[in-house]
Amino acid sequence: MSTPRIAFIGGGNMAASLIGGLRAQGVAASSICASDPGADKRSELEAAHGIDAFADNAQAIAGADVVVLAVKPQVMQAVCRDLAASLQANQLVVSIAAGIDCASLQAWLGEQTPRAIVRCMPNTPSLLRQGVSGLFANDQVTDTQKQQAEQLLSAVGLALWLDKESLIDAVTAVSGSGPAYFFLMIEAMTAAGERMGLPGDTAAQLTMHTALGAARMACESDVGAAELRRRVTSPNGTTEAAIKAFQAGGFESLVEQAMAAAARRSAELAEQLGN
Ligand SMILES: NC(=O)C1=CN([C@@H]2O[C@H](COP(=O)(O)OP(=O)(O)OC[C@H]3O[C@@H](n4cnc5c(N)ncnc54)[C@H](O)[C@@H]3O)[C@@H](O)[C@H]2O)C=CC1
Ligand SMILES: O=C(O)[C@@H]1CCC=N1
Repeated sequence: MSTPRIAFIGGGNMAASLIGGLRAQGVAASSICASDPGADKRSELEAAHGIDAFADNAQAIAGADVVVLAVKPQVMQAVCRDLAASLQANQLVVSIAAGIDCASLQAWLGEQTPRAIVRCMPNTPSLLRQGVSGLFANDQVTDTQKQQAEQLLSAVGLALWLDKESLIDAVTAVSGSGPAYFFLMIEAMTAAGERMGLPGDTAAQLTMHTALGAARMACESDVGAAELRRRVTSPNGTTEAAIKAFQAGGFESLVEQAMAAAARRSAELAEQLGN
């Protein structure tokens, strides 16, 4: 498949992560462009990735095969209504916005033209090509366009198709917001290590490399995380003491509550901001 031309509407954190991943993968700068109202954002994108960045969204999408909507959910309606007149029927729309469903995007992009829409939820480790995304395609998306969307997201990590759009809320709770949960854990473990007398930098390195090593073991091992944990946990040893303290504090139920709050917020955004 030839490289599609990709236009990003909104050149913030997520767009920069995706663009960085695509460029690192060898996608030519000439196949990518972006638009953003911020002059600083445009200069950063041009300097970091060598792509053209426009102030005008309609200018960015001219000639694109794939239009990636990478603005905040709160401005999505206005952005789509502005784009509707210039968007061509054969252009694939890929939205990465949390909590905006395909039906709303379709309505805002003009009910008279059925739009091929892929809704997806990536995450920020895309910057390092270590991202993971859940993708849902509406029934207008062709097989070629599905491949284009998968190519876009798999340039920055793992891309997993979902067969129901409603599952995007769960993906948002697990992997979209998920990096922040692990960063919070890194912050807390580093601070606790420091309070135990370790130099800050040492505590941070020990924590981060432990997180990295544990994640790689979990990804690469053919036994599950529970068994890997069991293997670290000597009877009556130090790990058991720590795990007991986590569980006494309601760790599992806290994680479940936090993720339910994220999924609820994703669904709420769809209700508040949707069509
Ligand atoms: N940050 C994250 O971890 C993730 C974010 N998302 C979704 O990605 C989307 C973008 O999020 P971020 O990149 O974090 O936000 P951001 O605020 O960094 O980027 C949004 C960009 O859109 C630009 N913008 C505002 N109005 C515009 C307009 N009318 N036309 C074109 N550009 C406009 C802003 O100047 C800004 O640069 C959101 O919808 C969010 O829900 C999805 C997955 C993960
Ligand atoms: O916090 C948010 O709303 C976005 C969506 C997933 C990660 N960041």
